[in-house]
Amino acid sequence: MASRKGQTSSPLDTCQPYAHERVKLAETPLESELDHLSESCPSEAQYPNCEVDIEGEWAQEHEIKGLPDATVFYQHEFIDEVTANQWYTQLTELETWYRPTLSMYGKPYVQSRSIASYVTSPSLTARYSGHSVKMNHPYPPLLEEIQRTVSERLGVGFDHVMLNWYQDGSVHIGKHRDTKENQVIASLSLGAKRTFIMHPHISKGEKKVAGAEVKKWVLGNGSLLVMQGDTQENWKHEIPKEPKIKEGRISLTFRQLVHQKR
Ligand SMILES: O=C(O)CCC(=O)C(=O)O
Ligand SMILES: [Fe+2]
Repeated sequence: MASRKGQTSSPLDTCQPYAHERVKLAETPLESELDHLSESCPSEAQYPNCEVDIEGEWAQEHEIKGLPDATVFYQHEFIDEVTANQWYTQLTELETWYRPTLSMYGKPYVQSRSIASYVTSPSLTARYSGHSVKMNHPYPPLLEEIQRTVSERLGVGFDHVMLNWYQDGSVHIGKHRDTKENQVIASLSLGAKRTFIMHPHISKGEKKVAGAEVKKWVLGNGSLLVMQGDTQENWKHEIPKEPKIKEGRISLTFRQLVHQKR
């Protein structure tokens, strides 16, 4: 493996699909998210920098403290507000936005969030909540530029970007974990400020990790959030409803589908 610095091996390191976890219906009715699934082991030689953890100056400066067994970074002003607003407007014009029909306890329902998804190689796929994500290839020039900007600053590569469009504060994403195969998930926020909440994830039969408390903060316009390492194993995250917010927000979640056959 290219790099899993300082981490001990866990069953998840064997490239098996991540445990498919259903969020209790009572927690987040209807809009609960299931984990994304990826399918098999990586061809690392082809995308060597996909599995490199973020470290170095940027990481040291922006690490969020107080999240035991997680590695999370946040920069409030990753890009300036003028650029963020321009990118927001341009991205709303993509023709690839759609609202997936998911399957929740065997029943179809239409997700409130629109998404658009791009991959660097046409063979890459992703699924969540019983839905095969519509992948687009190649990236349009603006997305290529944004991904390059994020990659260069962090020093890691990405092969997939999933965009989420929250048209207003009624649109949200329920408590969920993403697959650990996404070694690094970098999420750029454009538009309205929204609250981000992290919740300790306690597996059946396990005790709460000492010091692991719910943590929330506001994701600014032009901010970058990065989750890596064991974060997905030990924490859930959500963007709750905030009905007073009338403006839209787009998040670009840069990901690594490295555990797929190519
Ligand atoms: O919009 C965000 O910042 C979070 C999105 C998210 O958690 C996801 O796409 O898995
Ligand atoms: Fe997520």
